[in-house]
Amino acid sequence: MSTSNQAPVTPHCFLEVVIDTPLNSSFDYRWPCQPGDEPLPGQLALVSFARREVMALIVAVKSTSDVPPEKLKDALAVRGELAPLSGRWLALARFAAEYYQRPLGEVALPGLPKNLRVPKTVALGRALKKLAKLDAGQDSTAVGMPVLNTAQQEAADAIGGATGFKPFLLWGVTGSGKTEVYLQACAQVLARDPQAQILIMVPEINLTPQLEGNIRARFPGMMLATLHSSLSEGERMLHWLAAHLGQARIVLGTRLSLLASLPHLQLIVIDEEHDPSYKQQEGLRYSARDLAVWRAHQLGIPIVLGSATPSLESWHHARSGRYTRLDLRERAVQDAVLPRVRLIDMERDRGRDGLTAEMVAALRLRLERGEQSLLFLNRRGYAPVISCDACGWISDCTRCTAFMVLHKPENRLRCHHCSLELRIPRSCPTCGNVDIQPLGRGTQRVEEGLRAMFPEARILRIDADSTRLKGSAQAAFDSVHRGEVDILIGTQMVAKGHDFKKLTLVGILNPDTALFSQDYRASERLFAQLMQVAGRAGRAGAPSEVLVQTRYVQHPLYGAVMRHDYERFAGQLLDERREAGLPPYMYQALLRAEARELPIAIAFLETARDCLAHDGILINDPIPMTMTRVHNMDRAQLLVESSSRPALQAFLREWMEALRAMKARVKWSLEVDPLDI
Ligand SMILES: Nc1ncnc2c1ncn2[C@@H]1O[C@H](COP(=O)(O)OP(=O)(O)OP(=O)(O)O)[C@@H](O)[C@H]1O
Ligand SMILES: [Zn+2]
Repeated sequence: MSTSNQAPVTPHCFLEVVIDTPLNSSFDYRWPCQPGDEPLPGQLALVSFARREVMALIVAVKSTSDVPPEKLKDALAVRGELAPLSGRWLALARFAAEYYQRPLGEVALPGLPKNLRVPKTVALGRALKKLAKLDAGQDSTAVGMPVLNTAQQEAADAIGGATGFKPFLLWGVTGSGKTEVYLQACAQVLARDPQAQILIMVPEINLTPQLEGNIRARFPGMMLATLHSSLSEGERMLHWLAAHLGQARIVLGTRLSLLASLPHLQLIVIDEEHDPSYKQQEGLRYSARDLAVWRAHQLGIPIVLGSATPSLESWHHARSGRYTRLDLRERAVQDAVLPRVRLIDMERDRGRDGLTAEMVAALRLRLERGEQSLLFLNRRGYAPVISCDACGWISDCTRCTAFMVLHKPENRLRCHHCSLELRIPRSCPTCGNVDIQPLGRGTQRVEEGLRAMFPEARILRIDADSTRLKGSAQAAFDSVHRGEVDILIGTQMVAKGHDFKKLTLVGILNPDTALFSQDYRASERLFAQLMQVAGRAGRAGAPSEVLVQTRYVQHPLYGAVMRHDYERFAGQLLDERREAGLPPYMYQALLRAEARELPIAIAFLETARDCLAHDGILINDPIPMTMTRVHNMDRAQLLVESSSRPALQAFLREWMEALRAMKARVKWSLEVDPLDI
């Protein structure tokens, strides 16, 4: 590190850097160095910015700068000990920034471990030392490669043998052994190239341990790095570096692993590719799946998107031939078949504590047989709302267009949107009536009913509330796998990906609300969710059953679930989308604005709507968001559409510049390819 800042006599170069700031530009700094000794693009530099020391990413090294010399500052340090991020990584970050209309610095820097972005180098030094000591090549033989069935083998060979950019859609029914296909394809790629790296993504952190175990057993001695949000900063640094240095051959992670630096990346696997969790819902609202496809294209490597219920986007690409479809139509375990799905008509059998007589009987049968049951209810808390019979008072959140949810263990009312917490009132706040009642039911209330009904059963609830503590979700899933649970009740956390071997009954409670949502994606999502949760039953071969409690037994969506008929249902949805001019036949972006008063947000959106000429782009009128008020802010949105992606992109670029220049008082943000409208 040099400290000279009387520049003229010392030789120097200019570093063009980006910083994690909303300012949409790069910044020049001077760096004293001998010719031939300049830093490289892709290296990190510590600079002073807005009177703070911040880490910056060097995007170019220049011999001149347009910035007047008196305004130029010296960079404070360059992280020379860290190999630069590759030009291809920079290009990926740049593409993401441009596509999602965000400054490059806001995309690239948060993609790096926090410990790399601090002024001190202690953590980096320690991690580098630790990795240098790790011996990458302890040779051992892989254990327990099961013999693949024909469909699995064909799929694994197609993926493992592919060269160049080749996107596959691995469409395999639940329990068809997609994991095994990934692993054996990986084995082929790793065996072929002693440097090859593979990125495997899962939608949820809870799915990493099971897969991690499988990978370690299959590839002993090979370094595996995991990247997800529950790693400590020290671990994250170590794992990130292992990938960056090429030591980790397999990187397993959630959506944030998309931006891992992988110099020898040869294959990308996206498991449960339909899952909405691949889309980040705040800040840079990117789709890790879509960016992964871009990354594979850029590198000229194969990518596998796997699912029993592919997203309509991917299904559309498979139908048009852009993606190669690989089908697994049968379950992998001998004699395992898809569960029988039956609807229970809630109009006839109202039930007690939210459970129909038929459901209770089915649970009792499983208990007697010593088999596991799973109850799925996508609503956490005890009751979604409490109300007063006498005057009609109801537990509204004072800050949001939402109800305060009753959480019984803590005796609290909680808003799931702004986190407001209140004690449960003893009597009605408006009329004083002491008889205020919970309305509807969440997982806690169902759990309570179950405990009363089956005092002898071992009952476990898994949802965001029961798994708040670090490691508790893992412990809960482990106990299910060990057979220590008779009845599992949970939200979407339990619905996906898990390979529960002893489960023979899945009960689905109250899925109807999603049937009538305004969101055109709701039926796609509900169908996938039901197929996925149904798919947890009967994976190890025992006959199994799925019971759906509904008031709409005639609804075609349930018919499709009963027939396990993804293909026809997806075809129908795609036809509807084409006719209605919706994605994937249309490209969309959503401009959101929030303000203390709704008219201010709407007025901003109206100005935005009218501020540019927009041939070939449809700009709709601003409307309040369905949940208008959150945390005392009113929110509105403006949908922009085009049948041409490039046209939409070109418009958005110009539009963002115009909007930034407006310096509006409202808080606004743009989402490209929005999932929730
Ligand atoms: N060739 C095989 N022979 C025997 N068992 C197999 C074979 N392949 C996979 N299995 C087993 O089948 C079960 C289901 O496999 P896996 O979990 O990979 O299914 P999946 O396709 O990922 O399902 P989902 O979409 O529901 O996640 C696992 O217990 C796995 O060990
Ligand atoms: Zn609230």
